[in-house]
Amino acid sequence: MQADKEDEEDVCPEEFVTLCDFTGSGSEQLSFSSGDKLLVHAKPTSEWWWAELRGVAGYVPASYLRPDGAEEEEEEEEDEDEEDTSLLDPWQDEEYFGSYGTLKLHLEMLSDKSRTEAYRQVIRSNSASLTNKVVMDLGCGTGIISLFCAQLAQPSVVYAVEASSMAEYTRQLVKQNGCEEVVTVFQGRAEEIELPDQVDVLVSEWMGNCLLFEFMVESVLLARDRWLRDGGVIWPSSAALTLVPCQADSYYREKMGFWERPYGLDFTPLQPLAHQEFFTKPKFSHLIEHNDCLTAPCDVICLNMYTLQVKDLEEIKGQFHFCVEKPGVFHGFTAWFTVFFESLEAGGATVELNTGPNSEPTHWKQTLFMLDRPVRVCAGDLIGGTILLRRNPVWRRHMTVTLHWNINCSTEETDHSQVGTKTFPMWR
Ligand SMILES: N=C(N)NCC[C@H]1O[C@@H](n2cnc3c(N)ncnc32)[C@H](O)[C@@H]1O
Repeated sequence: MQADKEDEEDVCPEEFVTLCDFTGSGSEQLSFSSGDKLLVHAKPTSEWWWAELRGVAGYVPASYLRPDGAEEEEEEEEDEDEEDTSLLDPWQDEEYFGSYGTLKLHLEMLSDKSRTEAYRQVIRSNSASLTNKVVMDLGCGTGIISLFCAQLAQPSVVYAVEASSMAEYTRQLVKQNGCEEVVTVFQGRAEEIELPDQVDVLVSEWMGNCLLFEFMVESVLLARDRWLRDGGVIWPSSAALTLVPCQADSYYREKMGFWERPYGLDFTPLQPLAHQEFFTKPKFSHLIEHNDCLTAPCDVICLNMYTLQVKDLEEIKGQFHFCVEKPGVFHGFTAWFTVFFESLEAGGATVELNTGPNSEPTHWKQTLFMLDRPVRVCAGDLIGGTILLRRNPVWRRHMTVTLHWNINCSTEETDHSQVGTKTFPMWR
């Protein structure tokens, strides 16, 4: 790792203090501990800066740093102007609930038939058992799940909890659809509102990209512990994160191959920048084709929503062992999730919502993690390794995904095994 990089646009070195630990991946990223003082030499992008620590240099995530000496200023400012604290809110609630106060995200979720019909199927197939039950719909948004409960079953009451300003409209929708006798809307964070009673059923649509992004799941666990009576039911009851090694040839050509000969010119000096800009972070809303899968997929993480604890969310690790089924190019890994809704009725069928490539597409689609370099693989090659979801200690809705993999080639032509590791910020 060089002490500085000539080709970065240099700035007058500035001293920054790190807010938390960071473990860099690959030779380009610089690891540090919370409280370290770094010297920032260049800021090539808003997310990744070129910095030096004790004579060693590398890329660091800008969101993990604050200017040295800014702490005193922040304390002074905080006293003067409360509004600024929203910038320091580790949950970014103002931005997060602000985004759910507009229709865009609700339209996207409601337009997702696979998602919304799955929840309707859960209510419909358990309607008899929901009779006279107390239901909590956590993060109800426009209230669609609560309205399904009132329309398709006879619960005694549904507490529809929504923290964003959408709650005002949710009340109107409940009245407009004649459900005000059954559904009561509570505006506020589920962790903070007071409900009149314990609940028999806690239902929520909390899943984010790669299952956990946004970490709304923490709110569900806190509500479970506070409001779900013993023996109550939580929907989804369990969740699985699935991974598969894949080809991503069109994406690779679009973002990296493009620079080979655009208009007959050699633009390859831009490829390191393209790599940094397009392959450093995961690609959300990726649509993997069935033929892109190099192996059978594998469930790498399984969550039991009855036993999962908030502290477990800090670090979740999974293992995988894949056997390549056909020759191809290993560009990266694709991830998706499935959630399961156990039946309230003994022996009743479990409803599942699968966001993978072999199910009806959903608004989440899949998440693509591109390797630094594509690897040609043959049938019979083994790809084993681990995935680690590490929650951001500062920005509580964010995490990093670290993949370690080992390729054992089945044929003699290529060198025996290749080992790789890469950490992806999502998004901090
Ligand atoms: N990824 C998702 N499924 N997001 C759905 C999030 C919906 O739940 C709402 N929401 C998220 N967290 C909470 C919470 N702790 N309390 C109440 N509503 C919440 C949010 O405003 C939006 O309407």
